[in-house]
Amino acid sequence: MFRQQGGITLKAVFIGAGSMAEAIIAGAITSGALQAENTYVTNRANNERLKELAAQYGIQSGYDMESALNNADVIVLAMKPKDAAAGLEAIRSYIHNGSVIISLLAGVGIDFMEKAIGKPCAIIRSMPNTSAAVGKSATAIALNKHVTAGQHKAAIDLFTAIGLAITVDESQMDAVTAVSGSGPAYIYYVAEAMQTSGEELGLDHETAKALIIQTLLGAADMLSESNGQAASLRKAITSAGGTTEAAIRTFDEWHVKEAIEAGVKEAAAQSKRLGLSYKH
Ligand SMILES: NC(=O)C1=CN([C@@H]2O[C@H](COP(=O)(O)OP(=O)(O)OC[C@H]3O[C@@H](n4cnc5c(N)ncnc54)[C@H](OP(=O)(O)O)[C@@H]3O)[C@@H](O)[C@H]2O)C=CC1
Ligand SMILES: O=C(O)[C@@H]1CCC=N1
Repeated sequence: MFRQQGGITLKAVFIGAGSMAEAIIAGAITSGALQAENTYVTNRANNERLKELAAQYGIQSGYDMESALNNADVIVLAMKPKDAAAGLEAIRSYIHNGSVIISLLAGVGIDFMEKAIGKPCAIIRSMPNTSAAVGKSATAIALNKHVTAGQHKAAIDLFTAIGLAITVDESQMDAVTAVSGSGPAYIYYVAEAMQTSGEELGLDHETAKALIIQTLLGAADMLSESNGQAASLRKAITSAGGTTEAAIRTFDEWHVKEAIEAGVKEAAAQSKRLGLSYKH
């Protein structure tokens, strides 16, 4: 029986103790989505890392899979996709009627996981991003048909603890991976180019960096407050005959917008190709 929140505690086990697992553990313990005494973490061999997480968050850690996984409500797969088969094999005998697997594995389809478990089982596939480390992930989740309303809510609570959580159909996961999974890297790419040009124009490194960080933060807040009106926000900065117009005209001459659109679509195509390697 799946134990709901509201005074009753979920037992959650993280299989994998890397940066993504830590971001979710940190957010979920702080928000109360998970309780430290009922949260377990394990990994393949790095016991020092487990001790570090146990000390930092007050959670349970170790290699006794029996006591960790027995009666677990939520099992989070947080290893790299190449280790998916080993991770699924390690948990399969502990899956019971009330448990839900929440996978963070990029590109690993629900179908692959269902076949590896080999019996009806609730599975939620997610795509968070690295901004989870600062509580600002944009996460999409997709559910299989066995996920109950309570398990769906528990997953939304878990991912809301590290940012925004949206439910999509699994067929949209390649698009999500291309837009928000890889998305932070696109913004860093723009930041790198602004940093280089700022320095070439004579700003010192620290001054350029501080101005760029604040510019990105401010633009993100403006976008959020205007409900995503990027085009009109841009128009409001672009005076006729002014500096922004000169920059945008140059970007257009270099087909920057088309290049970004092509890059995002290629990321989705690569996500699809990678997913094919996780077919049974
Ligand atoms: N980084 C990103 O932008 C995003 C990442 N993700 C996904 O998040 C997942 C985790 O990524 P990340 O935190 O960066 O990974 P890390 O490489 O930092 O951590 C992987 C962890 O998995 C453990 N592990 C490997 N195999 C097993 C196993 N068979 N049983 C138990 N534990 C195992 C490793 O243990 P040990 O150290 O002992 O080997 C390690 O603790 C990945 O699947 C990735 O696709 C999703 C969205 C975005
Ligand atoms: O680059 C990648 O393949 C992964 C998926 C999303 C972010 N990083």
